[in-house]
Amino acid sequence: MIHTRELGRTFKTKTGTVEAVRSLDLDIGAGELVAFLGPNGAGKSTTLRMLTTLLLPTSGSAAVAGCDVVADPRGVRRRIGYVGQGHAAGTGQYVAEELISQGRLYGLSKAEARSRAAELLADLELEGLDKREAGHLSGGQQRRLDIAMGLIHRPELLFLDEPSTGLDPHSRANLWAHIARLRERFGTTILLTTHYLDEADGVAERVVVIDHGSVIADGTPDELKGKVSGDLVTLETGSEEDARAAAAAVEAVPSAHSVDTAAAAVRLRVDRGDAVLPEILRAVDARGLELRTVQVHRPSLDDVFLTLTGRSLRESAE
Ligand SMILES: Nc1ncnc2c1ncn2[C@@H]1O[C@H](COP(=O)(O)OP(=O)(O)OP(=O)(O)O)[C@@H](O)[C@H]1O
Repeated sequence: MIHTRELGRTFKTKTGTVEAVRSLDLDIGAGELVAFLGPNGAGKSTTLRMLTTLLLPTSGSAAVAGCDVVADPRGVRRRIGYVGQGHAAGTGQYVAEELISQGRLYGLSKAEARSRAAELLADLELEGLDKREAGHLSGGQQRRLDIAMGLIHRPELLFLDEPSTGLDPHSRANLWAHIARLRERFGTTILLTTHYLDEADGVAERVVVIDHGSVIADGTPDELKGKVSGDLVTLETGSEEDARAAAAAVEAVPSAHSVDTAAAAVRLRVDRGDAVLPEILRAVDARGLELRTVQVHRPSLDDVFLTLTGRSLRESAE
């Protein structure tokens, strides 16, 4: 659905040339839901703008929904939906009218636009609001209307740029539930950007991390987390002496590494905490030691970013 080869974009500025996107190779198949992550200035928006034909590449090539972005931008536009960071809707029209006009703009007949608008209003739980002015909706409702606008012409591929920014946690969760449901119903391929790592982790099957204009990691959230030096296991014993004895017992478990103690606790890393935990507990138990608590901390996507770049995505994001 998306294939880029050595895609690049430079900008000439007064102080020199900025390489916003460099040699980007990206392949996204039909039906995938991919989160595009990276700190400010990483090149996410520039990539999205090239893929949606809003900006011409300065090098390389990109095919989107089977059409070349340079040779056939109209073909690309007909097949994609794009929901940008600003509100697409809100020109003083009623919600339903706004959707119908958008459908007409994409060449749907009046009847088609009406029935598609009704379908989307129901899908996005906006049906009671069809006679409300689009500008008078709440932030979450407005965002759902933006998404409906992006889907009016049944695109095969939907681009969502920071869809949940500015929404409260409840509206964010609600929006993601809607996106997931739409995708299930229509099989739409979705490429989204977000600053919220926990959301990318929960929603996307695949995460592409970009930094300085290039892809630095690509995989399922679990695969990416597997690149970090493993899960952190913390065992709390009753005393410092017990902690030292437990640490000695744990050292003997082949897959445990980076074992150390802090007061009455033992900390260690293992590749798969859930799989190795029984063995660790047996080793401690064999020494007659009692544990008060056991915790397994799976690395977060932010730990992945920190490991890959030495910077926290969370810190550089806002
Ligand atoms: N029109 C432009 N002129 C000059 N430089 C630009 C222009 N657009 C983007 N850039 C630069 O290109 C780089 C990539 O910007 P881009 O907006 O793609 O990043 P981003 O990952 O989307 O960031 P954000 O998370 O802040 O939206 C940045 O260094 C930015 O300053």
